[in-house]
Amino acid sequence: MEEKNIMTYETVSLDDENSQLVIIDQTRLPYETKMLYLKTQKEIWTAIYLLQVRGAPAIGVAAAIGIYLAAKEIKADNYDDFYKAFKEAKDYLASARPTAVNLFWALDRMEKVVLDNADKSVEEIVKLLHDEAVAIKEEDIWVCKSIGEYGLSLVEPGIGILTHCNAGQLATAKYGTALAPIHLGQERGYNFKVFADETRPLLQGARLTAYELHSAGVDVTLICDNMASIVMKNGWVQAVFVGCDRVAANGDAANKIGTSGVAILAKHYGIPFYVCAPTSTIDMECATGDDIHIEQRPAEEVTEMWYKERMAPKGVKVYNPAFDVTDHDLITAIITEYGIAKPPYSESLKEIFAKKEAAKKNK
Ligand SMILES: CSC[C@H]1O[C@H](OP(=O)(O)O)[C@H](O)[C@@H]1O
Repeated sequence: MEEKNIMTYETVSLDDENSQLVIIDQTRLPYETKMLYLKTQKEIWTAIYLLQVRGAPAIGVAAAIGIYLAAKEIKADNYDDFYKAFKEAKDYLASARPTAVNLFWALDRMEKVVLDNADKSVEEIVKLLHDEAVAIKEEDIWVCKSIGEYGLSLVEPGIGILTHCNAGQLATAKYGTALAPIHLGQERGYNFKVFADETRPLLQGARLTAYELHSAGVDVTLICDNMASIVMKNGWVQAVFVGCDRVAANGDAANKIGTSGVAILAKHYGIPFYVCAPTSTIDMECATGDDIHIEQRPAEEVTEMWYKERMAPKGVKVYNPAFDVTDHDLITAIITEYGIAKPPYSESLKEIFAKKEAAKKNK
């Protein structure tokens, strides 16, 4: 199948006319650009679990649209029956994946719409849920662009940047988080030289980041995960940008498996390591990285996927954590849409949320 300019596609959207969630099937990229039209809760749950839609912000947007579509189908003529059915649908979607906090952040935000409008009719509440799901998506575009601007303020044109996994447009509503500075920089002639870790076992770096950046005309070089050290040692990397799935109140950050190793390498080579984190991905209820639930995924993702034949002996034990936690003391700065947090994160993240509250009040 011919590759297209994936940057021209919407990662996740609501088709109002047909009451369906529309996503790119990211398990088929880069060889096939297949759109999925999802109506049922099972289809949406499965799309999140299988990473057909993936990336913390994109999962949040998909869940917000998904729970709206569920609410639209609830047959209830009173609030209590409606809320009971809503809660069941919310708990079901919340069970799809445990680590990315945006899934829960978005579902909680949608539930707040229901709780805050108990005096309204079911029909009015469903309309408010529609508007909230659309707002969550639109806000994500602004959040990513803002992270891109703050990220650009930290780097010079022409530098080498390494990134891990995919925290790009395919992980968000647009621009991405870790790739937002790169996409914005491309629009402004920054000419970054990007090294994309392939990111085993699901190859989000090879299949998605390299594809996104190549489509956008960015100078991108694909490397195996075990090559990050040599490109840093060669002096080809001046900054690392990664995304995140859950940041704890002390700045410990959960991200795709392998990220903590990249952070240790960056520290060793004296390279700044930046985590790009929407405030929707910062969990101030989570004290440290030790409190973050790390998703374990099927062994077959390690032993079978991408190979013509199984690449390991039948029955061998496999450990397949989808994420790891980078200790806060390995992180140079956490870039949010309300500014750049520097250590000590236990204080600076509070300041970021204070800025967010102030901005809301001034709206
Ligand atoms: C902008 S969040 C992207 C974040 O999510 C990815 O995980 P997955 O592909 O399993 O959804 C990865 O950790 C990225 O950094």
